[in-house]
Amino acid sequence: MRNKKFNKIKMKKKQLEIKLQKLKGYQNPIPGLEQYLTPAALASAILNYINLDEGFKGKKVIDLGSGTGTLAIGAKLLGAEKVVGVEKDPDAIKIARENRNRLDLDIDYVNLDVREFNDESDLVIQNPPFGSQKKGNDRPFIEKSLSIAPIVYSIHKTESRNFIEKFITELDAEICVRKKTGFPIERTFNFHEEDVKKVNVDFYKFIRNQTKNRLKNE
Ligand SMILES: C[S@@+](CC[C@H](N)C(=O)[O-])C[C@H]1O[C@@H](n2cnc3c(N)ncnc32)[C@H](O)[C@@H]1O
Repeated sequence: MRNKKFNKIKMKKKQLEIKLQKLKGYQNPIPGLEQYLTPAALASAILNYINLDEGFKGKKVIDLGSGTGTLAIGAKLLGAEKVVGVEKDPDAIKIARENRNRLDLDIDYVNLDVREFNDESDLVIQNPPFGSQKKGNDRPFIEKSLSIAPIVYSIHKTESRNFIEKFITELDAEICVRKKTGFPIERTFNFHEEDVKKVNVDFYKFIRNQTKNRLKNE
């Protein structure tokens, strides 16, 4: 029985990965915005984790820094009720909308800096810039996500751990899940020296302290 359930989850994960793999990526990625795709296998693993954890069904989900749309599309395919992607680069927005239209999904992609976006949601999912090009590029994402949602799933470079721990405490939130994983970055920019470089990253679940206390008292 347990094996059957496990095989079903594995199959769903693989099917999602195949769909995400077919999406169109950046045409002219901008180094300053750290435009690299979340690889389909990793995106599918993360999205399936979230689906088994908080679940997407009936939720309003925001993808901050949605790029060409991968995480937002995955959330919608897994049953989120409303999905909004927020992205600063108009070219990436155009590709995300093409990807969405090809799959006939109802997702809003809005062309804004995350700092200017203010809609509340149930969940934020994000793969923000790691701050490799400009230190602190990930800060507005963390700040914004926790101001618009009680629960945030986010990916950050493992070497930023100290900063993340300190910053999350300052924002009156808590890290309730941290999983170390590898993030394969394909050669995207001319300063990349390898075809694929594996970067150590942490996948996090952040929760606002107010939310945690409310859940405790329920
Ligand atoms: C690492 S990529 C991730 C893209 C996509 N979410 C994915 O998982 O494939 C980060 C994205 O954030 C966008 N971005 C960077 N800074 C931003 C900002 N201040 N406001 C909105 N989008 C931003 C970049 O243009 C890029 O598309």
